[in-house]
Amino acid sequence: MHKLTQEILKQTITKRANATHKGDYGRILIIGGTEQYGGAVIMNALAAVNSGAGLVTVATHPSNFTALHSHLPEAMVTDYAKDLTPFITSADVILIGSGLGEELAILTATLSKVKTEQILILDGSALTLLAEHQLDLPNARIVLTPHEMEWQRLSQIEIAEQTPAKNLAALATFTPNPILVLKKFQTEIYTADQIFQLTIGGPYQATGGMGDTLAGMIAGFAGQFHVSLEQAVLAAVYAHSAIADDLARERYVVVPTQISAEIPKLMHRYAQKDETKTKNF
Ligand SMILES: NC(=O)C1=CN([C@@H]2O[C@H](COP(=O)(O)OP(=O)(O)OC[C@H]3O[C@@H](n4cnc5c(N)ncnc54)[C@H](OP(=O)(O)O)[C@@H]3O)[C@@H](O)[C@H]2O)[C@@H](O)CC1
Ligand SMILES: Nc1ncnc2c1ncn2[C@@H]1O[C@H](COP(=O)(O)OP(=O)(O)O)[C@@H](O)[C@H]1O
Ligand SMILES: [Mg+2]
Repeated sequence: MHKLTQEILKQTITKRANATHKGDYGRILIIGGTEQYGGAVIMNALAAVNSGAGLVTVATHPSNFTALHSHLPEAMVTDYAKDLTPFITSADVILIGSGLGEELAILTATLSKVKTEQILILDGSALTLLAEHQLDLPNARIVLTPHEMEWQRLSQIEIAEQTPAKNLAALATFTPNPILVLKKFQTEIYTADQIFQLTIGGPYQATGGMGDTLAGMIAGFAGQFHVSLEQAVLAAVYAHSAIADDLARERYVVVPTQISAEIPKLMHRYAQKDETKTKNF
């Protein structure tokens, strides 16, 4: 098991080239947020935009539009009950499931339209629906972000039995082979043949919306950095908890929206390393 260090941030977060525009930093489509769970997509979108995503569209229940826009006018919105084909077609990264509740038809319609080269992140209720209805994964570049109970539902491995060997074996039964982010204290990230472990982060992160924020960060990093999907995922997972640890030095709890507010500062710090190599400060 490889332990993640801040090296992953140094390798991944680079200074932006001047002659670039929003289209170069990822078109992200976020699908989720029932009337009850609108906060989940607001937190997805806050994290994606603050991670540097170029364009973010949120497909959600219309009752969430005003709240979303009051937090984040940068995001575009559409009704998730309408035909999402044009939005799906133009997205680089699709994040579906945070606060999606029981909206099975929206999930199956999305799964049927995703293309091979697209990145598909499945979170929250999408994972529970996948397990309940034994849905097949589409041919795409897939990231699964379950907490331990969501992984139990998907893998049928009881939480107490979720050992690295069993998790890897269960992951091998999925086609195409996804990246698994198994969220818990010391989150583990599984690729087809390697396991990475987060050794930072802590219980000050145990607040609803913390995973929704992570999913938005993964979307933002994956849509923007020209590195492997695996590297982008590892960097987002590390950055999420690095910010939490930093904030926790002065806080009992770290709430998800505070993490999003700090993402640009952390990324700035790591991007500066490129400058210091060439300048004599
Ligand atoms: N503001 C919003 O809109 C928010 C919306 N949200 C959205 O709500 C939807 C439902 O998601 P969910 O995670 O809340 O519920 P569910 O999938 O039933 O899992 C809970 C069950 O699993 C168990 N459990 C065991 N281990 C665990 C672990 N390590 N981490 C967590 N749970 C663990 C746990 O055990 P217990 O707490 O009973 O001990 C309980 O029995 C989903 O779409 C999500 O995106 C949330 O993001 C919150 C903010
Ligand atoms: N005790 C803990 N130590 C470290 N990280 C934690 C702890 N509790 C929760 N987290 C982190 O918080 C997030 C919780 O994800 P999730 O349960 O999906 O939240 P939500 O669905 O409410 O947004 C994960 O990234 C998890 O690793
Ligand atoms: Mg969650």
